[in-house]
Amino acid sequence: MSEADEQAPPVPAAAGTVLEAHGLQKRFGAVVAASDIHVTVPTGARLSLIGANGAGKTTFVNMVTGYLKPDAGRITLAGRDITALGPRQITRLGVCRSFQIPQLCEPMTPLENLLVAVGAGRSDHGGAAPRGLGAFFGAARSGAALAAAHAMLARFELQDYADQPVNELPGGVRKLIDIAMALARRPRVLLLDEPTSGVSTEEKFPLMDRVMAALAGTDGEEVAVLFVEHDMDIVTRYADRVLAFYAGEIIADDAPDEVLSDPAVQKYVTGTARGNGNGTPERDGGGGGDA
Ligand SMILES: Nc1ncnc2c1ncn2[C@@H]1O[C@H](COP(=O)(O)OP(=O)(O)OP(=O)(O)O)[C@@H](O)[C@H]1O
Repeated sequence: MSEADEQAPPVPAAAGTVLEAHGLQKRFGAVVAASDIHVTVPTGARLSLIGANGAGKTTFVNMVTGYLKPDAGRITLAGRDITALGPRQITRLGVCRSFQIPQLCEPMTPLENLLVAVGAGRSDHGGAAPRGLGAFFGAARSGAALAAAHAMLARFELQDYADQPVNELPGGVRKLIDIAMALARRPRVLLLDEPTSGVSTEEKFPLMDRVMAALAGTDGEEVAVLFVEHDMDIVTRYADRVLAFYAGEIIADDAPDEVLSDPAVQKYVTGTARGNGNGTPERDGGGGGDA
């Protein structure tokens, strides 16, 4: 696809909808990792993806971000079909992600990492595809790019770390820098893979508070956030909707209280069901407790 194609105006989406997944299917041999997944994400939504290990959360995230191609189904971003596009193209159209293990350039500082992200921003926001590192840093060191990188660090209250080597920083700070880099690319949809994993219990809420505060300051643009999370305290506090995955299916999609009190979710996802549980679906080898 050419640069011009990437910047083509999108087909109008359903009002208020930024991302839609229709009938996604994905198998790995005999394993069904996604079975007819349907998701509609409103602009500015705060969605949490929950599910035991192997339930299909990452497979869904990987299909939305272009790292995996679905066997069937369709994904649209702001009304535009992105199913066949690669990860880089999808990022440039506005779907960005952070990883469970932060993907930072170790020898560089947070400011330099942010400059890379600012330079690779959304195509309709002037993000420039770098052509060689020399050319890239020449462009990235422009006043505007530097200002944008500093502003993003400030939004996450990370100014004090701007010039320290990334590999000397605490885990929680590295997580925040990774998320700041994703947000610096001006996404419409931000996917966070277990943002609080590896972070101490005391640090989890302050970390999420900073992420949510940073999102609230996104220049009038409402970024939809989908975060994979195993900590139900984080889910109930920060999500306005929860998708519960089990064996490649979404077995509940509703407000947090509704989903977490659903017997099937308690049986297959959170492991909090009392007695035998009678939720559907019935599966061999089910059982959660590791959501
Ligand atoms: N590349 C792959 N090759 C083979 N099987 C895979 C691959 N990726 C995922 N799977 C399988 O697909 C199923 C869903 O995996 P997925 O990683 O999406 O689950 P998950 O909900 O993200 O789990 P976790 O919480 O452990 O990350 C699992 O059975 C997994 O082993």
